[in-house]
Amino acid sequence: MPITGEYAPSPNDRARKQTELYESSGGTQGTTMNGMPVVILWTLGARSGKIRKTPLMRVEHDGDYAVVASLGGAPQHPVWYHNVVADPHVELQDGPERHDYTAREVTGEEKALWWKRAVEAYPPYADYQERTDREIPVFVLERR
Ligand SMILES: C[C@H](OP(=O)(O)OC[C@@H](O)[C@@H](O)[C@@H](O)Cn1c2nc(=O)[nH]c(=O)c-2cc2ccc(O)cc21)C(=O)N[C@@H](CCC(=O)N[C@@H](CCC(=O)O)C(=O)O)C(=O)O
Repeated sequence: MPITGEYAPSPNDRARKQTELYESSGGTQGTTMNGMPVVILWTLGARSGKIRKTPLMRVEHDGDYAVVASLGGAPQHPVWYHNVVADPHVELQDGPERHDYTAREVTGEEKALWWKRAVEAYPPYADYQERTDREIPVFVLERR
């Protein structure tokens, strides 16, 4: 069952513009950053209840995805992290395909496995983790 509600565009110009190009092109344009693939995560605003759309690096393995709340190694989590914690029902668009997922924050060995996959997909994640004492959270998204 897709997420419904009013879309609230990101105040971050780059993220908003990438999201809008991605969607308006049916997932054929705006699908990379620095040549590496990007997906669009839909979350429900924890306070507003509005639909928030966030471009993130694509981390995929056997049909499951992970999303990494890196925020470039900033000391605080990105706001979308709190939306997912509040409501793990998310949508993810990968190219032309968009599906519903349940997000689950991973820890321990499972996190180590997905972190390895994330860094393989987007090596700068390793630099971001070096840059902060905050443990960068990883959610695994399982198809609903
Ligand atoms: C700017 C802020 O965005 P954010 O949710 O903190 O997310 C920051 C970034 O993670 C986001 O811009 C990402 O798209 C940046 N980003 C990546 N960010 C990452 O963390 N990881 C990535 O892999 C990543 C890749 C990426 C690729 C391309 C690109 O263009 C951007 C990329 C934002 O949208 N703030 C809103 C509020 C958003 C919101 O969800 N509000 C909630 C309230 C939540 C609460 O307060 O509890 C609500 O609506 O209820 C505002 O200030 O009005």
